[in-house]
Amino acid sequence: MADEVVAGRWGGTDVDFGEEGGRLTYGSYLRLPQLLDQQRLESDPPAHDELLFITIHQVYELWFKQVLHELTASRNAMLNNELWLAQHLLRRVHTIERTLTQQVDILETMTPQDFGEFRHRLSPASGFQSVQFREIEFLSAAKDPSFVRRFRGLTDAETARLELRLDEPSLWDAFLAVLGHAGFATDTEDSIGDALRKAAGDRAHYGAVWELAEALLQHDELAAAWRARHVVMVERMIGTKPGTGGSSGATYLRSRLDLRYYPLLWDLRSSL
Ligand code: HEM
Ligand SMILES: N[C@@H](CC(=O)c1ccccc1NC=O)C(=O)O
Repeated sequence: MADEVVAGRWGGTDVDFGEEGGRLTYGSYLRLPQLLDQQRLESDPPAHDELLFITIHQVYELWFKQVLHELTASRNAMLNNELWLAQHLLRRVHTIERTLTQQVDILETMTPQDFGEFRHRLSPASGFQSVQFREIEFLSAAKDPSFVRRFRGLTDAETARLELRLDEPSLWDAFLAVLGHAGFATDTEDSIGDALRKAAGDRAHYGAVWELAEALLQHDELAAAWRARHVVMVERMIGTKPGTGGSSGATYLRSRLDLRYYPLLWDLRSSL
């Protein structure tokens, strides 16, 4: 009898499973009517590739939201000295970050000529105005308040989000708390350097601290890889033209390639 019920519910081809009670559905749970109604082209007549351009950016912003969710939780885990959880969440972020860099491949199937069909409609908008991108930088440790001032067209809620990210502890602040908890002094750059060398040199003792430092460095390296990939894509698409956001374009983006979230973790390499 039980077998018949199972066969009837899942085995047949004409069953209406998934519709019991007509409450939650795939589309209503994921809010697909709303989500799939958010791709509005600026070009008129519609440029074929603009849908791809919008889709890519929307997907980026969804992943940025997830990255912020994970980085915030990882930071909090470090503040609670939960080292396993902190590195576990950072590893998820790494996987997302690799995906974000790979996505450039999809956008590069667009030719500069086809981008040119709608690019002039985008000005003065640009990725420079991505609030979540800047939140990720601030939370990671690269806090630069001048970006908040240079943003044009921020809503009050967006300004408040950025101010909060500037005020709250970064991942680096939280990592220093972990070092402090492990018994190290962290009041000067020299003492932090000593702590890192000690942890690196005694992994039997400080394995969890070392793993966490490596996970932070990986996050830093993957962010740098995205910046490098983005600027080469930009050179392929627009050469040396200025950006729609009003910057010098690739020259500005190249000036950001040396940014590192955790310079002391990179300095450490020279003394290992
Ligand atoms: C055709 C593809 C793209 C081109 C030609 C392009 C071009 C540019 C340029 C020229 C800038 C400098 C700001 C300006 O003056 O406009 C910039 C900044 C930026 N773009 Fe893109 N971009 C492209 C795709 C993307 C994608 C897919 C993302 C993903 C979200 C993105 C995110 C950003 C971010 C976050 C910045 C600010 C970087 C910083 O300040 O360090 N861009 N982009
Ligand atoms: N800044 C780009 C245009 C661009 O890519 C863009 C335009 C509006 C919203 C997001 C964008 N993506 C990255 O900058 C350009 O100068 O061609």
